[in-house]
Amino acid sequence: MSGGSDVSSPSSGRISTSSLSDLKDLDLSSESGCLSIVVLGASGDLAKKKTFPALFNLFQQGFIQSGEVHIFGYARSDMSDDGLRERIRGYLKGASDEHLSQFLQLIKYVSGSYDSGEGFELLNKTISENETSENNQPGNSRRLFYLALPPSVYPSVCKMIRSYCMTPSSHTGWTRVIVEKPFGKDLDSAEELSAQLGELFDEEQLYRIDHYLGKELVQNLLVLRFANRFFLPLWNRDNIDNVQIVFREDFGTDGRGGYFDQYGYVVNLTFPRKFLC
Ligand SMILES: NC(=O)C1=CN([C@@H]2O[C@H](COP(=O)(O)OP(=O)(O)OC[C@H]3O[C@@H](n4cnc5c(N)ncnc54)[C@H](OP(=O)(O)O)[C@@H]3O)[C@@H](O)[C@H]2O)C=CC1
Ligand SMILES: O=C1O[C@H](COP(=O)(O)O)[C@@H](O)[C@H](O)[C@H]1O
Repeated sequence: MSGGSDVSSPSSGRISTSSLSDLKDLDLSSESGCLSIVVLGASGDLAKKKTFPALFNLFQQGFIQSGEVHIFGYARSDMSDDGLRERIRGYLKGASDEHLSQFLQLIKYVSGSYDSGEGFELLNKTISENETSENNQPGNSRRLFYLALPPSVYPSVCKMIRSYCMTPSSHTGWTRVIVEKPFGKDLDSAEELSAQLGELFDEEQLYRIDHYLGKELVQNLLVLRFANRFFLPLWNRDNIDNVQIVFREDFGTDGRGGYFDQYGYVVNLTFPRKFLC
């Protein structure tokens, strides 16, 4: 969804014409009314470096409109709305101060744990209050939960969402959950996690993201193999046990100890033989 050159001001409520033409084939019938985007793990590294900047890009392109979209950060850390806004401000580039402030004002913060009803009740109350605020069509709500969290807490967080934070059944709209990689640490744990989430949500409500699979280096593997006469006959499951791709970083854990303590620091994508053709 790349923006066109005629990106409009978000406050004008218009979307650039080239962005609209990218969307013309989509069924947008359920895409009206209030949209609440909830970033769980909002205090963390992924949230500040990738998630909020990505939302800001959408805002700059007119896809996130003041009055129709509300953004909520949720995590255990004790922080005010302004505390979260200041934490992410430095990562949002390429905008005037006024534009930046308009975006930051869309963001609210709710603090709570990942496995107790209290925090999620408060989150639901905060979302609901914004859904019924003056600009929104009553009875229509879309709720998107983005898990910028270690996978160890996905099951409990998803249970809490299911129990306390779903779009009310009396409303039209939807509830969706996005989970970031790693989706478990091997095939068994990935299957177990899938089963746990599958008990709570339909498959079409679940979105799994691994941004490493979109990296050029990984995408180029296909070209390297299939467009190369030497590799084509040799690179297959008979000759290769597994493919490992390692991304090295030249900076430290940077406050991500809680996550890395459980999952390790080396970013290593492994595709075992059973996945090779
Ligand atoms: N960093 C990045 O750029 C990217 C990260 N990812 C993935 O996103 C996920 C989160 O990564 P990242 O943001 O870097 O990690 P962080 O260590 O920054 O964790 C995110 C937040 O989760 C909470 N948290 C951390 N450890 C635990 C724990 N053991 N139990 C419960 N809550 C915890 C903390 O919030 P609080 O204490 O306030 O509740 C923390 O701010 C990981 O699965 C990672 O692989 C994916 C793409 C990019
Ligand atoms: O998933 C992760 O991604 C981030 C960001 O990587 P980038 O190369 O796309 O900027 C990385 O810092 C982190 O260690 C890893 O868990």
